[in-house]
Amino acid sequence: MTQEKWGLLRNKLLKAVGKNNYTTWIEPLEFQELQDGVAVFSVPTNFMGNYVSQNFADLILYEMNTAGESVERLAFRVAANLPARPSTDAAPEPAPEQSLSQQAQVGNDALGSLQAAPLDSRFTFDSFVVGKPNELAHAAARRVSEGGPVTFNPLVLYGGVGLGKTHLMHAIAWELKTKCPDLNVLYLSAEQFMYRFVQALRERRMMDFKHLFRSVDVLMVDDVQFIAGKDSTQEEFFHTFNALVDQNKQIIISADRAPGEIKDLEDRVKSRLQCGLVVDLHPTDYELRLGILQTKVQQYSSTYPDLTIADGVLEFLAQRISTNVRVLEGALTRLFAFASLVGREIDMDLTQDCLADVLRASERKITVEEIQRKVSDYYNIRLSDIIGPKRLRSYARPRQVAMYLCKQLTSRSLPEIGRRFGGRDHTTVMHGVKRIEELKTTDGQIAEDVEMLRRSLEA
Ligand SMILES: Nc1ncnc2c1ncn2[C@@H]1O[C@H](COP(=O)(O)OP(=O)(O)OP(=O)(O)O)[C@@H](O)[C@H]1O
Repeated sequence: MTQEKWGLLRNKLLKAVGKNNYTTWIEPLEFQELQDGVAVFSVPTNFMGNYVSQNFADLILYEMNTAGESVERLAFRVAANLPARPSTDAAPEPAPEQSLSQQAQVGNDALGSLQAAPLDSRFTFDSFVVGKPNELAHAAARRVSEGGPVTFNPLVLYGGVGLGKTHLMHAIAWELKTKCPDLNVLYLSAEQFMYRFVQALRERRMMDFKHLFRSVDVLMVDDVQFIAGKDSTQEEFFHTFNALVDQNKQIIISADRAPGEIKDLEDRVKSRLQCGLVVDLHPTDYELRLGILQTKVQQYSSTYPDLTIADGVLEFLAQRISTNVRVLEGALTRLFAFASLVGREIDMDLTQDCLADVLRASERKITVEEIQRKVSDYYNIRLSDIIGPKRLRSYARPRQVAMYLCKQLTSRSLPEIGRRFGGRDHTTVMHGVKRIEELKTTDGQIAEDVEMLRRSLEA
């Protein structure tokens, strides 16, 4: 493929993804070569390569193949000399929304490289589908996005992979920008916080760094678990956090688990995070997944106006793909791209053909042995103690948790489960399952243990 052809394709991509996404994600890509079905691009950062790969790869592949190229996959190489942001002399102009990151560079020209991460224009409250599993997180995010007096500080959103934490954080930032354009909102990932801290140390510009982070009105740090175990970064984060809270500035944090559960996160950081409102995004249920699919289909209808989707397909996908929303979205994107390539309606046959690998992966069965192993690791006891005869409470409770999870997550009958727990009777299993069901409503720790284990088994 020639550079010229890539230039033409970029125009198509501009139409498909919109100006903001184009300027932020597509324009900085430099096409290098197409060899053996792999199209190679240079990107300024790994982050950008990963982002494009997760969010736009299907679309780029589709456009390339439609243009007559034979491309199976994309590869991204980091080129050190590329600008992290698109150059200004290439059309189109950055959309005004992108200036949110510039607002974050509060009066510190010398720290031009310390920008906020770009926000995804698709991640708004309008496009966020609310259901039982995420209604509390959504309500809290809405409240913070009103920009009124700070009522809970920090707001911590936590939950498993791909459940919408980043989406909600971006939505808050967009909303604040509209409602309170004078606020300095700084959104970045914990990884970026660390790199900026290291950069400031290296360049002996800690004062600049401190000034930058202490003069924002709203600090949003995504995936805070990343700084766990990184002592100096945690320390700086701790001081930044305190300085902002003292000034009554809003802090919003996301993490992949409850702050108390983040291994190697200092206790003082954990306790600061627990001071505000900590809300959980629960794994999606069928209704929420279906709602998300329906919303996405509506969004796609402008890009693919001629495509139709047969009855039952969305219900089938919502039923079958329960891992995370990112996988669900990816499946739908792929379906649309594929259907448009072959010019067919999206029906069950096409869905099964096109998504065979995703559907196979989602069929992964959780085994009794896997549960026993996870539970023994979690409670730090030996596998043989879970299965064996000892009746000590420190073994009996984890054993009951394991039995409960076997009942919930596998299709094994009670007698079968009993057999795999050292030949116990099915009534023992039934008692264990009932006991955990009761404790889940009265003992917060057990409820959390079960939830954590379930998540890690389903991940
Ligand atoms: N309730 C929802 N409504 C609409 N889209 C959603 C919802 N939840 C998640 N998504 C979509 O799923 C994708 C993954 O969401 P997001 O990146 O926010 O997940 P995350 O929780 O931050 O995951 P990670 O832990 O991997 O960072 C995004 O494209 C997001 O728009």
